[in-house]
Amino acid sequence: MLSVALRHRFADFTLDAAFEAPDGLTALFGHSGSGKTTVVNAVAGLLRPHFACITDGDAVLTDSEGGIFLPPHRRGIGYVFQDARLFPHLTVRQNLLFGHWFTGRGRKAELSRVVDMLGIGALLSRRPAALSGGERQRVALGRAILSHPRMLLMDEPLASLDQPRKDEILPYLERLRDQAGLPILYVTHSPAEVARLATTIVLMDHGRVRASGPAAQIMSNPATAPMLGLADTGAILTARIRGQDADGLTWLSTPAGPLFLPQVAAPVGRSLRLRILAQDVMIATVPPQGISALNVIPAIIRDLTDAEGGVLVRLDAGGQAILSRITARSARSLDLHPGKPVHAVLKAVSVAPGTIGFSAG
Ligand SMILES: Nc1ncnc2c1ncn2[C@@H]1O[C@H](COP(=O)(O)OP(=O)(O)OP(=O)(O)O)[C@@H](O)[C@H]1O
Repeated sequence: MLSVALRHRFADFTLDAAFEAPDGLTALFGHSGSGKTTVVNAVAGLLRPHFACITDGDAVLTDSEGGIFLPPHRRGIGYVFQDARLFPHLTVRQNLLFGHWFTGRGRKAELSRVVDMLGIGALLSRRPAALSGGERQRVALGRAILSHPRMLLMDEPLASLDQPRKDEILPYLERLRDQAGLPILYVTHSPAEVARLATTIVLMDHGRVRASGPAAQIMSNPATAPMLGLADTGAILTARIRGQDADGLTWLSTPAGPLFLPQVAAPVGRSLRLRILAQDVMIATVPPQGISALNVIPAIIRDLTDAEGGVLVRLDAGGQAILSRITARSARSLDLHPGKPVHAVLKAVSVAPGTIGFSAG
């Protein structure tokens, strides 16, 4: 687990941030100028803050009070930047192995494991100029992993790619998150990337951490979720496939109860990450009848929070938080209040595509 506490003053800006990043992907999210890159630079050892205590498990990277400051090259950190920064005169294989002096069968096995994970086997003899932007970023990821880092720092790795290239690389980032078993600190401006990739979220604002914790908690908490943008506010659930019905529906079990989705192409037993956006959840005070929605979940209202002219209603469905975004008028006319039993009508549930076939079962 990466643990970060730091304070630093520039002429016009003060950073005062503390958070923890366990194994998995920790998204560092905030507006431009909120201090994300400064945090990453401090973790990398490119900035020596006025005060800092940065540790990874037992390893102390920076301890300003103890006078410890490991130089960047001794921190065991792999970087992936916005631009891939590959060596143009080397092939993909040479780029992947650059600077690695490990030899023999172990090296071959490891190279082929990483090459398979990133789907870059067909590219090994090409030079970077003959790769697409997405392919270059996959090679940059491979190079970072092969350096045996204790953690990965990614500073907006998708920012320079168009949407199709982003879609191409997202499943590999998910695989890395689930298989690499190390902390990934991932800087982004994109709520969609946070929602899809993050297992932990750190929300930054004006040099401070406004909230941090497990992604599912931050995204379904009405006090913190709107910082990511109301359109992306909603619950994240872990579900497991229980059956594939003959009429083309997939039956999933979730902490909130069973859900039915149009066919999910994955085997029974597979676990998946689901998103239920607050704007896709309606509330009924009596069990609805004669409606086409397949998924209606009994729940209890926990609280109501005003949000940009509407209301975010937090529901408790079997211990799982679900958010619903409705108008203030609906909240009044339905007499919604904490403790009231209701039914959540789910208009849409989405499955993170990368979890199909990849996520641990
Ligand atoms: N070396 C420096 N000297 C003075 N001020 C700096 C320095 N580096 C960063 N800053 C200031 O610190 C603040 C935070 O910058 P930082 O780059 O960490 O933000 P960010 O959240 O990463 O922004 P962006 O998303 O635009 O990259 C900004 O106001 C910036 O101008």
